[in-house]
Amino acid sequence: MNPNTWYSPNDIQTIFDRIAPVYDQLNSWLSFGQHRIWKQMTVNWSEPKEGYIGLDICCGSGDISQLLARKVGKTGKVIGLDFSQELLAIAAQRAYDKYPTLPLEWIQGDALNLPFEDNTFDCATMGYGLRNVTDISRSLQEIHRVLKPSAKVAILDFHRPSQPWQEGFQKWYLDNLVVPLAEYYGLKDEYAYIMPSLERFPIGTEQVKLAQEVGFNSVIHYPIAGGFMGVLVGSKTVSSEQ
Ligand SMILES: C/C(=C\Cc1cc(O)c2ccccc2c1O)CCC[C@H](C)CCC[C@H](C)CCCC(C)C
Ligand SMILES: C[S@@+](CC[C@H](N)C(=O)[O-])C[C@H]1O[C@@H](n2cnc3c(N)ncnc32)[C@H](O)[C@@H]1O
Repeated sequence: MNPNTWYSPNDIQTIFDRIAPVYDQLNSWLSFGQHRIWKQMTVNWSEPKEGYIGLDICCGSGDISQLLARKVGKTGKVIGLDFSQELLAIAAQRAYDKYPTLPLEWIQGDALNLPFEDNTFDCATMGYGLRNVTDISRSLQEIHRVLKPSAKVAILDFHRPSQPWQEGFQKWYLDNLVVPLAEYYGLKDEYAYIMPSLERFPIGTEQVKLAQEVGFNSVIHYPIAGGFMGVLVGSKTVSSEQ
């Protein structure tokens, strides 16, 4: 797959609708179950508390939404938003089967045009979404807009490690394990999309700058999982600080 290929929002939506049936299984196998730990770390960095209203953007099959909902408890509420109808249906069914009483709501929508009023949420998360949106700054701007002042966002995604041997290993792993396994399920092109999307994705320091530009403060990018993944954390500025 050519790293210079431009993917339209429709292409991205089609990729995720197509991989929906195997998405959870492949993530568990390919990360040796580690993705659950990375997702829990992300939720913790968004600092959810009992009674909070949380938003999980690009929620996919809803792993992070579930973890967030367990933190805000029955007095709170979590909205999982995604544009893939297939993944949202899986998210709703999985959450109902495992935690039927969790305060979760599922909304089909666009991360670049969030269907919420300004200053609505007490915390927000996004897992493996920022690399997939077609306009990163716009997406960060939308998250900033819907958060209440001083609320936190935590954004998990792949990260390109700084050591050349690690970067080589990451590419090898994606090309030689991830793509061939996906090919077995008829999803070669969909998974081959990860590497070029990662090559285009801003590194940690660039992500920090983009978040600051849209108004976030106390912005930090934490490399995790040996630098193969990263979590971008920021707070919405209280208006007197601007
Ligand atoms: C949950 C994970 C990835 C989600 C994901 C994100 C995308 O943007 C996709 C795009 C297209 C198809 C699928 C996805 C997608 O599944 C992360 C875990 C799965 C990874 C494939 C595993 C990658 C492992 C690391 C490169 C190296 C291993 C580190 C070690 C396990 C500590
Ligand atoms: C790799 S999945 C991540 C799912 C989930 N957060 C997780 O960590 O497993 C990326 C998700 O982003 C969604 N997505 C990508 N661009 C989007 C957009 N502009 N608006 C809404 N959802 C989007 C896809 O449909 C997909 O479910």
